[in-house]
Amino acid sequence: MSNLNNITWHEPKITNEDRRNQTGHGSYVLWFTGLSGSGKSTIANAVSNYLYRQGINEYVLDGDNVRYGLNKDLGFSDDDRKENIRRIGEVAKLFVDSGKIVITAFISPFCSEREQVRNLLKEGEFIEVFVDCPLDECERRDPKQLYSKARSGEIKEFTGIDSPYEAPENPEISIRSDQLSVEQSVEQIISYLEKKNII
Ligand SMILES: Nc1ncnc2c1ncn2[C@@H]1O[C@H](COP(=O)(O)OS(=O)(=O)O)[C@@H](OP(=O)(O)O)[C@H]1O
Ligand SMILES: Nc1ncnc2c1ncn2[C@@H]1O[C@H](COP(=O)(O)OP(=O)(O)O)[C@@H](O)[C@H]1O
Repeated sequence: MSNLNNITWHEPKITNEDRRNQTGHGSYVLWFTGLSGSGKSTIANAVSNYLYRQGINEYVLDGDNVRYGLNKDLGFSDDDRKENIRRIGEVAKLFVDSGKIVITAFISPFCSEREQVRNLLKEGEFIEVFVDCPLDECERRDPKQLYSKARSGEIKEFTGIDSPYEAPENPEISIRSDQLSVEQSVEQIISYLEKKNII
């Protein structure tokens, strides 16, 4: 139960503008969403590499990794996934306040929770990247052998099999990862960021 009665918000002395002057770039969230196996982690890490080599202050928050620590108390029910995304949204906001470009790679299956994160941030700070890959291709890739476990019933509530995925209706960037190479996907994202003067 939240109780904000005795909590005081401290306005930081160092502003976003100060941080922008120091790093030479603004801070944003590149929010990847898509089915398991669609390529979120692969493309997010390739974008991270590219930005890092350009001297940009970036950091990747990845689904599996965050579930090892911060969110290890959460499973894959709808409610747990919603709480997962709520916490990650708050963490992403802290990273944005710290001046970074934060790249997140979570299935984030529900439109409402992704919109909630968008609304936590200032206009333009949330860049939704839909890694659009048909289920049968994700299942063919099956990099962690999770689809085969889901089909055999060993894993329950698996996204795309017996748990829903709501595709974004209006993402800033949409990547057909079954049609583009990883390099082409990175190019598409970087050219968006350049066009918007983000980098
Ligand atoms: N039931 C079920 N459904 C979906 N995914 C599962 C499940 N069980 C384990 N995994 C593994 O957990 C990764 C997804 O975690 P996320 O935090 O991104 O999921 S969510 O946003 O809360 O829906 C996901 O990682 P990615 O494959 O990288 O998407 C899986 O490796
Ligand atoms: N064009 C592509 N873009 C991204 N991943 C691809 C592509 N073609 C094949 N793959 C493979 O698909 C798998 C995607 O896995 P991963 O990046 O972990 O996806 P997710 O994080 O969405 O679960 C990797 O094994 C990757 O090498």
